Amino acid sequence: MTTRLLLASRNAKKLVELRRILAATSAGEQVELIGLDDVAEYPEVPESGLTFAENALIKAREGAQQTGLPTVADDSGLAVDALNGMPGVFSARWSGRHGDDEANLQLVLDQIGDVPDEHRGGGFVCAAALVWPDGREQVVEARMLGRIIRTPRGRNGFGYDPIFVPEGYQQTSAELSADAKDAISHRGKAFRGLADLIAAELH
Ligand SMILES: O=P(O)(O)OP(=O)(O)OP(=O)(O)OC[C@H]1O[C@@H](n2cnc3c(O)ncnc32)[C@H](O)[C@@H]1O
Ligand SMILES: [Mg+2]
Repeated sequence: MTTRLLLASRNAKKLVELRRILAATSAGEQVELIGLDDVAEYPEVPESGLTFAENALIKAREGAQQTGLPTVADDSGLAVDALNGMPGVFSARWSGRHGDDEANLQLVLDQIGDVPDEHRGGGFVCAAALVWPDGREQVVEARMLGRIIRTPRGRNGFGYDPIFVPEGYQQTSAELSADAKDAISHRGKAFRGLADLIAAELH
């Protein structure tokens, strides 16, 4: 018997990655992954937290409370060393327009345009939160380290992928295949960790 698990994200491209990542884990056979389009609409909650974990919990708690389903949520973003960890939790709306990936990544390039190659490090962070209907909560956080290049490359993935080269790679995370990105990404690592907790609970 499978358990319905709500993926509480309104980012369609992130949802594609979350479904793919969780389906490939041991929990994949135990849960039926559903998205916000599969439940009665509820208002988006303001991500008022100052950390990825806080925001992921805000989103997962809301989903569990609104639907009574076990709910996972992802809060993630790009932390640039030369910007003291920003855009961070403001990644989705860095340019002032939520979800405008092109404007967001261009603003980061403009902001660090004069930063030399050796100081263009950074990393993606993902906090994966799981809230059970009885209120129990778990959060797993993971990172993908790398550097910010000067000219966007690649069409895969989403967000800041075109300007991010993972450590040990030449390609940007937008030039990697979906499976190659999942294998090393902050989201892949965080949700594989959470999937172990889900599988233990539902075994
Ligand atoms: O909150 P939800 O509804 O999940 O959707 P969102 O797009 O608002 O998601 P976040 O608040 O977690 O913000 C994530 C932003 O960080 C960036 N980001 C996160 N993961 C990324 C990835 O794997 N590749 C590129 N950019 C990423 C991208 O700009 C996202 O818009
Ligand atoms: Mg968001």
